[in-house]
Amino acid sequence: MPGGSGQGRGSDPSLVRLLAGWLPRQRWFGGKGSPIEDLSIGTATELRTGEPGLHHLVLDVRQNGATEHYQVLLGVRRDLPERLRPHEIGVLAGTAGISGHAYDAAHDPELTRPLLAHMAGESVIGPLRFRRTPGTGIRTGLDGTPSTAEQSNTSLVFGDAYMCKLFRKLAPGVNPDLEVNLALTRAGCEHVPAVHGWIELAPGGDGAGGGPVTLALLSQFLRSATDGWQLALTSVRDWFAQPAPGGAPAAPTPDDAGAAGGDFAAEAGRLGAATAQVHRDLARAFGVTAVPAARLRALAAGMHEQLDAVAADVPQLRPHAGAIRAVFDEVAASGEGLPFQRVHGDYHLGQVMRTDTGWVLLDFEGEPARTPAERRAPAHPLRDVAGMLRSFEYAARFLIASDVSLAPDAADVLELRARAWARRNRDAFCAGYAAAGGPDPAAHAALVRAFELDKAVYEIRYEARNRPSWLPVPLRSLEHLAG
Ligand SMILES: Nc1ncnc2c1ncn2[C@@H]1O[C@H](COP(=O)(O)OP(=O)(O)O)[C@@H](O)[C@H]1O
Ligand SMILES: O=P(O)(O)O[C@H]1O[C@H](CO)[C@@H](O[C@H]2O[C@H](CO)[C@@H](O)[C@H](O)[C@H]2O)[C@H](O)[C@H]1O
Repeated sequence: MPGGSGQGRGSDPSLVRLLAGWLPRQRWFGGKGSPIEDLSIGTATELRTGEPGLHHLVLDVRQNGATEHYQVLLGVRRDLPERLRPHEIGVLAGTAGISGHAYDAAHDPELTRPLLAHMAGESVIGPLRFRRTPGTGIRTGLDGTPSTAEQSNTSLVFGDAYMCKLFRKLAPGVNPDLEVNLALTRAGCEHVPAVHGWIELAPGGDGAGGGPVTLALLSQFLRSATDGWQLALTSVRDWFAQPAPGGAPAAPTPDDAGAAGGDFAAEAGRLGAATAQVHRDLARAFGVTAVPAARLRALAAGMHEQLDAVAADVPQLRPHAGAIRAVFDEVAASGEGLPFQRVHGDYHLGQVMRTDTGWVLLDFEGEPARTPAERRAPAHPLRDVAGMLRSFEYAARFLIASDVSLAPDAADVLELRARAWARRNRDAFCAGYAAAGGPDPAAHAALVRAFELDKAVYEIRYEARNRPSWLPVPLRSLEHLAG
């Protein structure tokens, strides 16, 4: 994506230096753990002159010999109000025409408002194209404020109408989140938020040929919805707070977990059904291919490769590596022609929201650490099922792992409760999925287990790099998953 359509900021060494210091501290920066070898400004587009000024930047960041691209909205003000101080990048002395306090403009409603107006008016500014979904209107004049949700990008909430996701790490071509959401919106799928518009970098504007690069996605804001992670945690809290049933055996059963007030199983079943319906619509929109045995061997080889890499970095994974490898080998040997199709790719409870009418699936971008080709590649739909099963395991154990004051024997008692909760909700999800026409997870147990372990390995690296205090969550569940 490098090259410059920019307007003269690319050579500003002080801006580059400030950005190189600021970038690694951002939650959404994907290259944590490796030093930045080089940073330059690929494109710079002035979106607003005057006070405050707004510049759209695409940064070319080289790490480990490879270049990645990140999007930054750069605000510039002579005086920085207190509320914007936490988002300051640094002070510029005007070497390339910018002087004042530079900051992350995603946090400044005065500078996010124009984005909506540009999409409504389908503006073209330098290499930036603002697009509106044909046949839809966009309300303007709303301020965008960053969502507080835990996420890999930055989403701006405009009133109670829209959510605009600014993709931080950019990949060539159309972003899968836009591609899939548009296809599902057009197919009339009721389990995704409607797409209202998007922003893209024109082909050639990035000097790299190919199609336009998606920069942002504007969707319907699900205002009364709650995300699946919060709902599941509420249920786990409720179950953990129940006194042990009189004369209960040491290990509570999934039915005991169901008797607690906040049982989640009915919702888990509905979520399974919604997942199967989305898989059906994805298959219709993008097609299905029966993959040859060689593709399964390649799949297993990829799982081994990730395991090797993560075990090298995280020693706590190593004792489980042998058992995990045996499960991956089973997949490699299974040799049948399985139907592969477009899937979600990074499916978990934080990617689904319960509205008043049902479950909605979000974020079809795939796993942030995968290459664009991997994210788009057809996969078996049970990979998503396994992702959600992992998420039930996460929700079940999150409270235990996050309570540092918990005595080890109390943690062991809660671990038994966590298992019962996870089992109950896993079963309900799988039953809902199969009843709605998805491939029955019980009939593909080895494949589901391999996908789950592969996801757990991915999570161990993800947590080690991004949220080290969460690392015990996937490690703890691995202890019984790896067997
Ligand atoms: N259309 C929407 N309406 C309301 N909340 C949303 C919407 N899309 C996403 N969210 C919230 O934002 C969170 C992060 O969104 P997501 O698309 O997963 O971002 P990222 O890819 O950056 O992680 C979700 O978990 C959800 O809580
Ligand atoms: O939602 P993202 O696309 O940013 O996905 C990444 O971050 C997720 C965490 O925010 C991470 O999910 C892991 O933690 C969840 C709880 O926060 C849990 O429900 C998931 O099961 C677990 O994988 C996801 O793996 C990562 O790609």
